[in-house]
Amino acid sequence: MIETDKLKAAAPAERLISAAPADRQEDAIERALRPKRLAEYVGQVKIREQLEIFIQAARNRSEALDHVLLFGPPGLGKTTLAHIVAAEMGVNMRQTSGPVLERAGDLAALLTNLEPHDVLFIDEIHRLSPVVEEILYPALEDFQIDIMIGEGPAARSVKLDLPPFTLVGATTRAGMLTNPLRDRFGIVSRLEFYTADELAFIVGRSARLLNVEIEDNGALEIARRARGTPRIANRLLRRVRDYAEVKAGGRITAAVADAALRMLDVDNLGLDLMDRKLLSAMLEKFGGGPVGLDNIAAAIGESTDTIEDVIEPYLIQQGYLQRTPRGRMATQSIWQHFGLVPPRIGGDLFQ
Ligand SMILES: Nc1ncnc2c1ncn2[C@@H]1O[C@H](COP(=O)(O)OP(=O)(O)OP(=O)(O)O)[C@@H](O)[C@H]1O
Ligand SMILES: [Mg+2]
Repeated sequence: MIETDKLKAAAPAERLISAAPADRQEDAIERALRPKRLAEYVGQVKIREQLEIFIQAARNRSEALDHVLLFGPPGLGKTTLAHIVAAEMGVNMRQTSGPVLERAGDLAALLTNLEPHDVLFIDEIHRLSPVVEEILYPALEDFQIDIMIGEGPAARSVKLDLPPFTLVGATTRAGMLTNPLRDRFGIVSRLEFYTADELAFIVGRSARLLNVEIEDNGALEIARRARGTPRIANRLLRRVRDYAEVKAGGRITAAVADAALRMLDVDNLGLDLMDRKLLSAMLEKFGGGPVGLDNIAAAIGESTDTIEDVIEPYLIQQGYLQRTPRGRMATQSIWQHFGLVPPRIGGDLFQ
């Protein structure tokens, strides 16, 4: 059974296993842990192979790399990959994001300052304003922009040539990109959740960089509970390190990792209090579903957005939760995880 007072305390902002970056301090640590070259980038084998070939080919021809769109859930390594593309091409990277580029002039200033073959990285590219997007089309296709010079009746439009450059766009929501924008990317890559082995490797590497003593089994224990996400794996590593330093002489074994993560309320499936709150409500209040999103939201006091964007994706990806036309349903494995027996609806035939 779940302790409800603890559940109430789990606000989204302080969620240990949120895939979103926590704060500026974490940002600095992340930068330090970020792999710099393609060879250091763990996992995402398909994307790595493709990029290796395309980058090599572009370099051989002394051309800019084709525009790259990276999409996938937070914390899987999109920003990291954008930096790596620039490093492998041997060019500079300029970084901005969709919501920051408010006016057409903001983008024009960036574009006209690029050197040949440079990488322009636009994060959250699904949040570009329509006017800015309009400027981007000819820039991507013909390396040209139209800008207005002067004001009033004297104003005229001037075409400017741009150096050939590479746009790397990143988004967690490829579905929100307009078709004309999506069509202008020659390379479109979808990042996948990482396997436990890949994450264990990442944890091992980060531990070395942070000077933390860790056993292979300790790294695997953290990896298993990191929801397929390097950002979460690195964050759990730092918290487990604190625990190991205070309670276990600084060395992370499987047992130390397990004890630390238990203390942090991250269970052996990598589920935290928020996940368990949602799942236990589904099992105990709605008999495992199907139940509508609004009903779940009301039952656990979270917004439907939070459930859809933050809590649900991993639960669905792992097969703990299903989206059906009649609503959300808990799967067999989650009944077992909670040590509960699913009700028999309509006899054995329907089990
Ligand atoms: N393939 C990888 N190998 C090793 N470490 C990785 C890898 N991918 C990501 N990381 C680590 O995870 C952290 C988060 O990655 P990154 O910032 O690139 O994610 P993101 O996809 O851009 O997330 P967001 O959607 O929130 O912007 C990085 O600091 C890096 O240390
Ligand atoms: Mg990013």
